[in-house]
Amino acid sequence: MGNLNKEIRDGDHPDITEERLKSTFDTHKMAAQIYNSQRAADRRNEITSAVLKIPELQDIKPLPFLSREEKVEEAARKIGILSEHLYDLVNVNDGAELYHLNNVVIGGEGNPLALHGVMFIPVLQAQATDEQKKKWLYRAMKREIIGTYAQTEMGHGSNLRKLETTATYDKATEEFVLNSPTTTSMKWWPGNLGKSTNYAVVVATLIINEKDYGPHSFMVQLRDENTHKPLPNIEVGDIGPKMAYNATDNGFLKLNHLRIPRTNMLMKHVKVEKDGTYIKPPHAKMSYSAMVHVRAHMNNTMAYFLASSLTIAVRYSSIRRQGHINPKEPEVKVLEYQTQQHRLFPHIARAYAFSFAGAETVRLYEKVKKDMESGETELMADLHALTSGLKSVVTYLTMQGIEQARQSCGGHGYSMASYISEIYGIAIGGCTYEGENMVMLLQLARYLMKAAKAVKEGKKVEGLVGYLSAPDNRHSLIDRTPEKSYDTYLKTFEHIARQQIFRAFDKLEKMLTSGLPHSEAWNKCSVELTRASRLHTRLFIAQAFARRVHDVVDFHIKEALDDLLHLHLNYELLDVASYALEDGHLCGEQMNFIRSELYRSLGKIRPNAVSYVDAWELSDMELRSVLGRRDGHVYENLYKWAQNSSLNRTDVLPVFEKYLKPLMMSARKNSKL
Ligand SMILES: CC/C=C\C/C=C\C/C=C\C/C=C\CCC(=O)SCCNC(=O)CCNC(=O)[C@H](O)C(C)(C)COP(=O)(O)OP(=O)(O)OC[C@H]1O[C@@H](n2cnc3c(N)ncnc32)[C@H](O)[C@@H]1OP(=O)(O)O
Ligand SMILES: Cc1cc2nc3c(=O)[nH]c(=O)nc-3n(C[C@H](O)[C@H](O)[C@H](O)COP(=O)(O)OP(=O)(O)OC[C@H]3O[C@@H](n4cnc5c(N)ncnc54)[C@H](O)[C@@H]3O)c2cc1C
Repeated sequence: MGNLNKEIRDGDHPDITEERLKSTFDTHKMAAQIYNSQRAADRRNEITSAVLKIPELQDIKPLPFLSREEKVEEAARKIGILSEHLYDLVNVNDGAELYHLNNVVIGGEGNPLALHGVMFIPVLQAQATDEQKKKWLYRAMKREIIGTYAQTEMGHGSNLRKLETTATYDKATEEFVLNSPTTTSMKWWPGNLGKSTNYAVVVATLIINEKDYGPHSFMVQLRDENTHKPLPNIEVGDIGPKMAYNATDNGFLKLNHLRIPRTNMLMKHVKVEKDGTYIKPPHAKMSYSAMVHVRAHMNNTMAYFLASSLTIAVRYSSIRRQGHINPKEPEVKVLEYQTQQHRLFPHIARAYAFSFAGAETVRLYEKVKKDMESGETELMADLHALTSGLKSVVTYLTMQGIEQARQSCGGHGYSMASYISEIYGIAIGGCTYEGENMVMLLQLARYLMKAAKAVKEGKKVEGLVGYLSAPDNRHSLIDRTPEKSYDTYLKTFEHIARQQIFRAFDKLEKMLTSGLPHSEAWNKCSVELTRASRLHTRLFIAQAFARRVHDVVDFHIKEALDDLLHLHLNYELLDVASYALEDGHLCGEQMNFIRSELYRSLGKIRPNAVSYVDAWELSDMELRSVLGRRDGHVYENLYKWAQNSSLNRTDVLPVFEKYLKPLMMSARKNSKL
């Protein structure tokens, strides 16, 4: 049967092997839960093993030692080699396999095809007519052309209806004239726009006969397909270095009265006829589909980033010994400290929770995508609400978790050798891209306020907001019933979300009744509204976690997930408990119970801590972290890693002769005077 933890190897650091031997569950079976099937988990490992056999796909040196230009070049080099091996390595129609291949070979800092796969192809799939697909999509899939999604401008990202780039229809020539009239109208941010792509789907405000029809999508060729030089009337370039994600050339684009054929507007759902007649889409927001696509997948990306940093931190905490719990005994692994466990374990639970919530979201997304093909749009609002809330909450909590992972590694966490700071920099971009978090929480709030209104009017609401119509207990039953089901916790989360939703609703109604215009009242209630959105979303995450645990059949996996869920529910509830204390739903005694359950949970998780992170099956190649090495041999490798520093190429740097020597000489001379 072998070891339950599949990462055990001879020669590993004994402290980490000791942890793995304690595992109560099979880590590869757990991987099947995380990646949604045993087959998917197997395929990840097969892909990793195959990649390890191709020497040209290995990093030329640790990425933190590369300059920005070298990072861009290295990612492009690997993309080139990957395309030779692609069909042998993965099923190219499987997004999860492609994503994994990218993470192993290239990592999270980006590559020339990042936006091509994440948005350019999806937008063509969803919004191009069959004829347009023949012209661009199939070429894009074969990588004959490389594209991006150019929507955000220097002056506007959140408020799409105020994009300044115009696409004015010229009936006489049957062309659109694309123009960036001001500096602020320049496209600014699109990934890979700077240097890599030769096509873009440009989102511009459609104008026909001087009437503004709002944002629409247009295919624009940016560069010559052979020379890669920008085409006439196009100015394009890189926007410069960012906090992280620097292998990607996020770019700017200025269009100077560029003419494109009428048929370059993506017209699957919406049309502009030759004579300028506008035919509206079945749903006004169908053109936002590429954004919804990314938002729907972001939970899993964030879960991955969070799990990566926790794998690093937990493994390191199992070999790092410092201080004593019992002064008579040797120094302990820092993982023994309750503070360290409290700092890390709840985030492990969140990574699992985000992955499970992510799987449910992707399922809904796939359904809505299929519906949209046939013009069916009923579930679009539900999906928009769900993805808006999740995108905001999950990215924010991921940011918190990664930072805790970094701090938990002490000084070495701050070194790029941990790689956590790079993961952090990449992940927090998610708080901003694909809809700034506050803006998206307010989108969900619109949906919640509609539901609250319906309930107040005596109507029954269902689905994601069904709990607003369900009976509520005045007092939480946590610690009040002999039965120890998670239902009592979930009901308490429901109560908290419901109370806050109605609190925000009542406040808004009061202001509206007092005569305040809707937009002003909305702004004055917006902090309360975002709170309602967060609580609703955190309820969904907890429910998704509980649903998954409920469905698991394998006894040991179920038990291990059950422990994580128990930790999650107690930790999350403590985090939002003030809402339930305010109206007496929870009392002080119950708070003590929840706290003691949390501490008990930490102890229960402790023996499996390394196995919970190992179950993500993140190879050394993809983690790129000295602290997170699978074998636990951190210290000797930290020293080796530092040898890569270009500052170590010579014992004496030229700056010594140039600046430091004169400085010291002059100081010595002065002290002799
Ligand atoms: C797959 C891999 C995943 C991750 C990859 C990992 C790493 C990637 C690294 C890099 C980044 C990758 C991608 C980033 C790319 C980008 O950032 S692209 C740019 C993204 N930009 C935005 O997200 C802009 C945010 N703004 C908006 O989306 C809109 O402006 C808005 C929704 C905030 C508002 O739109 P409006 O048209 O003004 O609408 P409104 O008046 O506010 O609302 C009117 C009604 O419409 C409903 N609605 C809005 N959007 C949708 C939608 N998508 N679907 C359904 N319904 C929608 C809204 O709810 C309103 O309904 P009411 O009933 O309340 O009236
Ligand atoms: C790494 C990265 C990659 C990106 N990739 C792409 C890409 O490929 N293609 C692309 O088109 N774009 C891309 N973007 C741009 C990104 O989508 C936008 O930056 C994002 O949507 C936020 O818009 P903004 O910059 O206009 O923020 P702003 O709206 O200016 O936000 C500034 C502040 O104003 C607040 N605010 C704004 N509006 C409201 C409101 N209505 N109510 C309350 N508060 C509000 C926000 O909450 C925030 O605090 C990328 C950005 C990043 C960081």
